[in-house]
Amino acid sequence: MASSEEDGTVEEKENNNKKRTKSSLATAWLTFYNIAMTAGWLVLAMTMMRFYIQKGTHKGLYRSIARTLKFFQTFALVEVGHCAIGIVRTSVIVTGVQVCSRIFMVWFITNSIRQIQNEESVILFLVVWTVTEITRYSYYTFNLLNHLPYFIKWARYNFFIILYPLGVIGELLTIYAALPFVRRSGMYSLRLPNKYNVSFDYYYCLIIVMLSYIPLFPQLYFHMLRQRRRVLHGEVIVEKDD
Ligand SMILES: CCCCCCCCCCCCC/C=C/C(=O)SCCNC(=O)CCNC(=O)[C@H](O)C(C)(C)COP(=O)(O)OP(=O)(O)OC[C@H]1O[C@@H](n2cnc3c(N)ncnc32)[C@H](O)[C@@H]1OP(=O)(O)O
Repeated sequence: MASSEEDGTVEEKENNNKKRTKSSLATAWLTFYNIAMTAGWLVLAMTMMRFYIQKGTHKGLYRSIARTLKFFQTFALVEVGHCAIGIVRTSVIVTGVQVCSRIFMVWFITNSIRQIQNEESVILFLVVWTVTEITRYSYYTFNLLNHLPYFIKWARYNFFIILYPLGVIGELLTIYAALPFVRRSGMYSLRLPNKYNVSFDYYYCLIIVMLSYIPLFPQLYFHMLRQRRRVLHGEVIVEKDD
């Protein structure tokens, strides 16, 4: 009896040690990740400002930041992994939709269609994303370091009220601007007859993507409003599991 109690205690201690190691490893990784992402988006902000001050136009701005943007936005895919392995308390689905829609915008729209890179709508979503990400990653960093200034917390859970809809407007206008080029070029499309006997029309795919904002965006927005009530007003919110 005594020995099994001792075994239990040893096992519990081992489990606690494992959890502590895992959580301090996770905290170290998240701190590194968030600092790197804050720095990346700060570099993007500074490059955009310098470009605009020097050239006095937004034309060519996308090309000047394309590489850095592609790198940091694509790297954000690891956030879906963070949720999946449970080191952050966030839904895989919510994070997945957010990250994938951004990657889609970067790689399959803006990067693929040169003719739309100078559209004002591209600058709109780039500026909105940049402000959002600098605020979001610095919030996570300071939070992990237990030194969170109130104005960063406030900014994280208030800026999105305006920035989220603005970002969506920028993205939708950009996809809309891309439609004629996609239709004319037939890019990423597969016409019949072909050896696989399948057809795919990227033009209609983009229309479906635009329509999918109607059910998906409100869910992301209301998720953030719930987070805001929880963090700023201390409300206890019961979220549904994935
Ligand atoms: C294949 C094609 C698909 C196309 C589909 C198209 C449809 C698209 C529809 C909608 C598209 C929207 C497009 C939007 C674009 C924009 O971004 S516009 C700019 C404005 N945007 C925003 O303000 C949104 C910002 N986005 C987010 O904040 C996230 O992506 C989120 C997933 C919505 C955030 O949710 P969540 O993580 O749940 O909120 P938090 O409160 O921040 O975090 C919860 C807890 O998790 C901890 N945490 C999360 N990440 C980290 C981290 N990296 N490091 C450390 N900790 C982290 C956080 O601290 C919280 O912890 P607790 O406080 O302990 O709970």
